[in-house]
Amino acid sequence: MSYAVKEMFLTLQGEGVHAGRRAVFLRFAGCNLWTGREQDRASAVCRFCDTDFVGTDGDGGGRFADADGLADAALALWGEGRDGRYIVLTGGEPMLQVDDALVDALHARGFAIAIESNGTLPAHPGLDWVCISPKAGSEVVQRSGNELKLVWPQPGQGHSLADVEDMEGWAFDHWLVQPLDDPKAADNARAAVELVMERPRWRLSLQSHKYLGLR
Ligand SMILES: C[S@@+](CC[C@H](N)C(=O)[O-])C[C@H]1O[C@@H](n2cnc3c(N)ncnc32)[C@H](O)[C@@H]1O
Ligand SMILES: Nc1nc2[nH]cc(C(=O)O)c2c(=O)[nH]1
Ligand code: SF4
Ligand SMILES: [Mg+2]
Repeated sequence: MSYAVKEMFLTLQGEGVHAGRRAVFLRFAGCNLWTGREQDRASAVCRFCDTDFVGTDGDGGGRFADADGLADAALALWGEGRDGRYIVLTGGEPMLQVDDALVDALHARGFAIAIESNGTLPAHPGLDWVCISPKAGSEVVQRSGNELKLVWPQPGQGHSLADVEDMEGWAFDHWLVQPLDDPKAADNARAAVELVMERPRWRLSLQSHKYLGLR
């Protein structure tokens, strides 16, 4: 299969349990919960996305004809040294494109593979770290994994506290609340802190790359 990649770059993982870890980010083009066009945002299932995932025109992006070519490009970004090789598959929605060939090609090059997914498609079983971020109004089929990362608050038709309680029945190792980044970011951060104070299994995840001026 060929792969449509918006961009690929080397940075630190900004979010979640692995925040601060050196990582190649592979951002796939396309998502099943929003077209990525501003004129469609208000009618999309997921309306708060902070990411441009349309097309293949970003740094390190393109159409990759096969998994080996894509994995070679990822390794070139990582550079020399086998220690700590780590790649985050994101998007857009990566599970629209991740397949056996890509997982095998990345593992063959020594990468541990993480994914950031909305959970509406089953996660590939060969992944080393599965982060699921549920979106109100979508059906989450992937209810197990390493970390559940809930963007909070989700106003309007977003998740309620009853939805949070439902999620607490799912099978994750780590439970993270990430403040919604929008014009009310300061209020959202307070609401996220409040949720953690009320429900101690949850921990705060900050999008540290945004504070650090990283991608
Ligand atoms: C851009 S998404 C791509 C991966 C996948 N489609 C997903 O939603 O998990 C990467 C992460 O950013 C989070 N995110 C997107 N927009 C956000 C925002 N405005 N504020 C906080 N987190 C956001 C998502 O919930 C997800 O955890
Ligand atoms: N530095 C950095 N960390 C991230 N963690 C998850 C991200 C994403 O967009 O999936 C992201 C991102 O875009 N940049
Ligand atoms: S599901 Fe993920 S990539 Fe898709 S629109 Fe929502 S946050 Fe963005
Ligand atoms: Mg991001």
